[in-house]
Amino acid sequence: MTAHTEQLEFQAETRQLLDLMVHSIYTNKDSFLRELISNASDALDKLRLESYQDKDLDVDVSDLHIEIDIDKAARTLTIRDNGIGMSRDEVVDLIGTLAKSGTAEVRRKLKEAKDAAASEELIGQFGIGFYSTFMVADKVTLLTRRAGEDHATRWESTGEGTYTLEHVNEAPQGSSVTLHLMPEDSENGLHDYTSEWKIKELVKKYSDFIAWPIRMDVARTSTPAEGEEPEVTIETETINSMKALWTRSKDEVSEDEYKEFYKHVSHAWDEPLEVIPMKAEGTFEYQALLFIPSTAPFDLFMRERKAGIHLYVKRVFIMDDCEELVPDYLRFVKGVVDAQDLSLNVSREILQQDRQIAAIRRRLTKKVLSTIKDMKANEPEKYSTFWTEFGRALKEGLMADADNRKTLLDISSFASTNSEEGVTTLAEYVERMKDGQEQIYFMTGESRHLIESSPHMEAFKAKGLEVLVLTDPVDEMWVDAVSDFDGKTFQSIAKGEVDLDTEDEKKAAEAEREEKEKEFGELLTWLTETLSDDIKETRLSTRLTTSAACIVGDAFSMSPTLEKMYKASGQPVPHSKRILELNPEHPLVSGLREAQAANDNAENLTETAQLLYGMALLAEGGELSDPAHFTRLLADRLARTV
Ligand SMILES: Nc1ncnc2c1ncn2[C@@H]1O[C@H](COP(=O)(O)OP(=O)(O)OP(=O)(O)O)[C@@H](O)[C@H]1O
Repeated sequence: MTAHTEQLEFQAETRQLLDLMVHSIYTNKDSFLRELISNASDALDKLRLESYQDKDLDVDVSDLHIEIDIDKAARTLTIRDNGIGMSRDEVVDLIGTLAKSGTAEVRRKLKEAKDAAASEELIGQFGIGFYSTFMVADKVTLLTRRAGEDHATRWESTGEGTYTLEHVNEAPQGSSVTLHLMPEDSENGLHDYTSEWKIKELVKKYSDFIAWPIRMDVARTSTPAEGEEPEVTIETETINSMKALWTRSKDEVSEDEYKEFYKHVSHAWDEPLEVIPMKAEGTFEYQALLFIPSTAPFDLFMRERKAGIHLYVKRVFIMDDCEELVPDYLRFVKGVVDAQDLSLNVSREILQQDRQIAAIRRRLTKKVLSTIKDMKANEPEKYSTFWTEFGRALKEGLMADADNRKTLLDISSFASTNSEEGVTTLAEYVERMKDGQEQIYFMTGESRHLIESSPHMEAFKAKGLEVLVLTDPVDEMWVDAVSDFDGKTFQSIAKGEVDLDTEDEKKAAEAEREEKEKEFGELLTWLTETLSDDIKETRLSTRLTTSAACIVGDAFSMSPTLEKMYKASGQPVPHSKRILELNPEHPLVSGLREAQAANDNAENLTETAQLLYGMALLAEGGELSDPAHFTRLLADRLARTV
């Protein structure tokens, strides 16, 4: 029968992962069964869907099911499905290489995962699907035939460096995975998986909700009549209840059932932070069961990451990763939506324009946001976990979802100068605002340290005014899109003129200021001319107390971080000229004024101007356009002082 066998090598990272798996002390070795049943269930879903969509596909879908076979003598366990199956190429792509192993994050973790604890974390964080079989088996055989194809493929591996592929002429359609079990070792969580009782227990625990029958032959012993031997008969039993969890009300479902279902739909190994069951009746009838995970997936901010909601129509699986059901900024939400009135043939194109889908999306969005709001009010610690994991994604909604902006602002938190650690809500910020303060002050930048030590902060510190410290890339964007919170506008402390004085202070300072402006007028004009390539204006500052100078933008100019982000993404950035502000009390500034008035050494003066500008740029975390030139000027000066 066998045409030919070939041996292939696992890719390097996969090999490393397998090695970890084989030697893993991962305590929950039982989870291999959940993974295999989950894969089988997905394969059955896919076959049913494909048979709807492709009428030419000649397959029997009348008895789709999963079978578990135990062979005690051979110590093997087989999980079989008559689902979609895999072609030879699919086996190589899907089983021979582990998709996630190619990502930088996994590579980094693998490098660090020297010890057992680290491998445990890796498994828990990324999940390892099919490969989890190597925690309990020293050899795994997969025999699979794709629906519509004649030939089958046998894949086999001991989890070391290589695997074999064999072309097989005849095999039932679908997949069967046979595990050659390691010896039992209960102390290390390796149970006897040839025990019917154990398998039944695990299926109940992990996979009860699977919508397809999971069948197993079980031995039944009759109670013997007087003087007779008990009779053992074998019966095929369906060992799961097949109840779709989302059709049941919350009080009928245990927390553990929700947890296991979450792991099934999300393909994740963490626990859900929040479970959100929903039911809508009326014009558009649907049920939904959504989950907020407790840890962010490694690809949350990668372009190719997937949405997390599966769409069902009348309990029939239609598609996974249905992007139309929640806005992009809620892409971390996992779960299922089961709509009653859609066609089973619905395509992605139709979904995009469907009124019903749009209505469901609005409702789901509101429900998720209100759940977060309740979490914030009633379970602060849980909210804090949520915010740490998903806050960055949620803030994208501040730009993208104007309808829910108010709620999003309410449930967002920000770092602020009010405290070194911890975060503040906007409501708390407003509560603490000083008398006469009308705006919410913020500064964006790459790190807390850079922001706090930037010259722009000086006057705010001196006056004890609280400033939001915004360091996420997304902060650069939403601050331009959102005008106010509760009527208080957002004001960047690095943009525009700051006016922190009270009316009385202003009056008192006005005369002095006028005089200063007269005194420094000539210097300001000269600096604007000298530095005209980089700045559009020079003025005296009201925000500096210790630094000599700083650079500020006008209301519409880009912050230095945003400029860097654009540059990094390869986009052309228009060079926007900003304003140089001087601190008239600083000896460097007053000295420069005198020297400029005397005009004794023109070249020297120009260099000082350039140094002053460069220093202001560095202090705010900006980048010098010509660092070598700056360093040469500085070295020159220093040489004269040593
Ligand atoms: N029984 C099966 N029938 C058909 N295809 C399967 C079967 N088992 C696995 N596959 C294919 O192999 C792929 C890889 O499976 P694997 O369990 O390693 O990862 P996964 O389920 O995609 O993701 P995760 O690692 O998050 O569980 C699946 O996505 C599926 O396409």
